[in-house]
Amino acid sequence: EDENVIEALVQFMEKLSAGNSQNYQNWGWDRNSDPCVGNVNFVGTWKGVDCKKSQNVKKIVLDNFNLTGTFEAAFVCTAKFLVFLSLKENNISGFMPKEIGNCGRLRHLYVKGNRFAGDIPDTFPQLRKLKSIDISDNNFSGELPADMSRISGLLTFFAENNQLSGEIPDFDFSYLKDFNVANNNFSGPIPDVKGKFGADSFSGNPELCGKPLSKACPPSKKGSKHSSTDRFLIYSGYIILAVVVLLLLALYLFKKNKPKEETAKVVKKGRVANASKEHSSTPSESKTGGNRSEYSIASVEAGMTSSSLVVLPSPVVNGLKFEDLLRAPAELLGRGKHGSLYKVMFDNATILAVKRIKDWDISAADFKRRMEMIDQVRHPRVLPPVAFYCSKQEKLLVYEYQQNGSLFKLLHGSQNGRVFDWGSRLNVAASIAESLAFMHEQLQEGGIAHGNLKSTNILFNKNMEPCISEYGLIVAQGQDQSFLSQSDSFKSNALGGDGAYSTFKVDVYGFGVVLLELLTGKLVENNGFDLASWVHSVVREEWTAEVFDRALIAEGASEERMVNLLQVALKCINPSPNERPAINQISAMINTIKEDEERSIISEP
Ligand SMILES: Nc1ncnc2c1ncn2[C@@H]1O[C@H](COP(=O)(O)OP(=O)(O)OP(=O)(O)O)[C@@H](O)[C@H]1O
Repeated sequence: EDENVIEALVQFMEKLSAGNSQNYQNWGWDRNSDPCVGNVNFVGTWKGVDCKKSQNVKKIVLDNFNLTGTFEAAFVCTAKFLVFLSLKENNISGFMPKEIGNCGRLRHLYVKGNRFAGDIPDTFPQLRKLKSIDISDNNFSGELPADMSRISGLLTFFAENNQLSGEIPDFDFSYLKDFNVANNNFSGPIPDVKGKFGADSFSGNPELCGKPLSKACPPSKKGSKHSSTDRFLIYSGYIILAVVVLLLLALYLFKKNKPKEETAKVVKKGRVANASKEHSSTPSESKTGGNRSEYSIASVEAGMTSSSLVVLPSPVVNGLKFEDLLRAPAELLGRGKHGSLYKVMFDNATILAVKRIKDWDISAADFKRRMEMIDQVRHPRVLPPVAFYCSKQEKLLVYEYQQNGSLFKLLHGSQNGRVFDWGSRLNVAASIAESLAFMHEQLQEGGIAHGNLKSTNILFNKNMEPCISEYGLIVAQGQDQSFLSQSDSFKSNALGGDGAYSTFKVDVYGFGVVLLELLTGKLVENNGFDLASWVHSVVREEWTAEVFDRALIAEGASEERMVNLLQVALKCINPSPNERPAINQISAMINTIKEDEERSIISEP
């Protein structure tokens, strides 16, 4: 380390331990030594210090060190590469200095269980890289900085058991996994936490109101906040909305009274299509109207005919009838890029998931052939459709509903206390690779790949085994373009003719992104490009360990094997599809890592 940094760190420790030099010299914190040199595995020679590449202090953990002094951020932040600072469970008193804002690279800051008092300084939100903050169990008071939302990408925020007051500011709740401000003096309305956190995160603040607490906020207070210009804007908004609604209604009535040729064009609008059905020239169409509920699939789209429903041999649904399917109560679960998904209660006992695909330009015959081919290849970890429906405008696929949710939900949703440890993640990776390899092999000739592999399409069955869902739903072309427009080599390849080959490589890419999600615990956006490029940039900086999910590091997962899996992921997301290994090779690589893991568990004492 740099001499100045060493000096500053020793001063930081002097202040922390209130001058008790005996202690910290025993821990090796000495001006005449280097915290990083002369050690193996980058573990610092100073107790509690880890270094990056035996050069720069990267991590300081002084939990339960009996420290009774004060925290001088100006000193510790001299260590420019510091990413992790933990001073939990000591007796540190005084303020959180505003110089904490100088620790620009800090990702983890834990000061839980001390006697800190006073405000959280408003330099705090300058720490844009922070991922986790724990300031709980102290005596902090005053308001939180208003611009906490500047720390985008925050994963955890613990501030319970302090005296903090004022309104809870807006945070960037999109990535937050844990949030707790219980037992403080916060007041006013709780910001929109996107349904992610329960009442426990906010309890013990008598003046707080709004969801998720049961205490509603008084309406008048909010209203009085609007200035007269605000009110003017709001009311004019209402008026414009009313005019638009009236215009649409007029248009609807106008179209309704027009002859069939023109109404056919608006067949996508449920009830309009209904109206036009009476003029339908197709003799086989049966009437499905009548007692449809607003919440059934039928109310969303009409013009369906029962003759086009193909029920595949399956133990799940016996005697599934199209009319029943249409009339059953349905709940919209999601509207993805390629269509909507409904949860349908059928028969009071069977719950189905019905996918409506929009804009899929495939003929009914091709669709049928494709679905039957997929159905013939059965793998226990690939969900087969139980039925499908195809008309010119409409394609429906019916699956058994999986109560245990998706991989996406397990990684990013509320885990309900479930731990998703390294061993389980490795098992998921191995299992998905294996089932995908099976499907690729069986369907290679027909050129049917999955086409849209991602963590929302990996579902856990009732035995919590990961299964691939929605296999083969998406024709490759649209996917390739959206996916790889940023990669010229792919584009030329995809357009170069061998479409099927490319689609299989698109699955390998998708699988690589799933691996990255398993390793980093991070959300995927923009078809995986953001996550992939972030991982690339971190790996380039040789900060590989930084990419891994904090939970994995905390659990002590083997860094060596995580790095091995990361290397497999990087192979899968190679921008040039030809360089990506086939999925069966990937599967073999993951099995090797899994075997290593199993061996190490056995050899552990
Ligand atoms: N059979 C099923 N059982 C339970 N949940 C399901 C089932 N199929 C899908 N889901 C869940 O329902 C939600 C919506 O699914 P949908 O397939 O519409 O979304 P998507 O995969 O994000 O979008 P798209 O496939 O259109 O790109 C997802 O969270 C998905 O995990």
